[in-house]
Amino acid sequence: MPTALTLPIIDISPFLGERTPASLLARQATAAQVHDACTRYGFFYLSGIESVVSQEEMDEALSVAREFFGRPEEEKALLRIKKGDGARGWQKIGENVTQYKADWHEGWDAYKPLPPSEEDATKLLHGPNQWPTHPSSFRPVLERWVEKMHVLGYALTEATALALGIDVEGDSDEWRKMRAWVRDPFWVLRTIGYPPLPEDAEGISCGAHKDYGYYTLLHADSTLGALQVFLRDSSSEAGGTWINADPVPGAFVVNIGEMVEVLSAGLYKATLHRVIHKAPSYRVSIPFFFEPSYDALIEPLPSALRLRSQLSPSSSSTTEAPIKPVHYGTFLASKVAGNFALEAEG
Ligand SMILES: O=C(O)CCC(=O)C(=O)O
Ligand SMILES: [Fe+2]
Repeated sequence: MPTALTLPIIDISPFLGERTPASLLARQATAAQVHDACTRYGFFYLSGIESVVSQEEMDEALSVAREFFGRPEEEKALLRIKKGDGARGWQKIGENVTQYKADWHEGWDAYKPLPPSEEDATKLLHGPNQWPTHPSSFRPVLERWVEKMHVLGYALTEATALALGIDVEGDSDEWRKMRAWVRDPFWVLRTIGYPPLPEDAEGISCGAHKDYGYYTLLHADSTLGALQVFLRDSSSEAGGTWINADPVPGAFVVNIGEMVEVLSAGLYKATLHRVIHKAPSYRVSIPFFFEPSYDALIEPLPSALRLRSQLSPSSSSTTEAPIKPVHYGTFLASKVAGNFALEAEG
């Protein structure tokens, strides 16, 4: 089947409402779409979310983030990540790096609180978040956002299980295992501010990368032509092509991270994406990363291995290296450690 040049839109509402026999059919239909989108693109638009997050709340989240980025540099600098655990807080333009090149954006990041480390007070990812006090609504609005994104994260976890053919209605071992992996889900909330990319910038607005965990739920302003997704196509010389993932009103852009790739035995692909924002506006986006529990040991699920061998018998041949279990927290810390260049002045 030819691959379309826009991402599919998937209505998640059957996983958010009442459980009836009719809604089971609807959930199965949604799960089939999730399977298709994750196999082909690793990306889709998530619609049917208005029972969880209203348009007003979406606007408000972008507006507090935009207001924060408009605050004086000295004020934002009080929250710099090097004053904390090296990851939580504000990063000025150029402090985020992707493949050794500075990204042209500023950001403010929060992570699920982890207890401070007893051996190392500055241990990466351990310690408190550095919340801005201006605007005063920043913290309550985004804390509420974090709660709401969890509801969608759990719904996506169930949809993924069903997509893999796992029995989520009964009490199957695999569904129990998947639930255990998100018993205490880790999360990352980013707010990102993108000024227009200068012609002579060395890097781009956000360099090409894959996300690390389960699902990224991206809410961005209405800027067009900024976020791009790499569509794999083995018949093309470049291995694929970049397409725009422009915002769709009332929907999020969702992509899967590397832990879903692992649990799905590589059937579902974490996909490269990047941001090139050249328009004259100041773009704001809020990606929320719904992740497995910090200590989860993620491994390919038997249903996924079975499905993979049914779909492409050659990939289960003995020549392909098996996917090893991954300790999510260790994997995350190694990735985050390479994300920042803190030598920058200021
Ligand atoms: O700002 C965006 O549209 C995407 C940002 C992103 O990919 C990320 O923070 O991982
Ligand atoms: Fe990303």
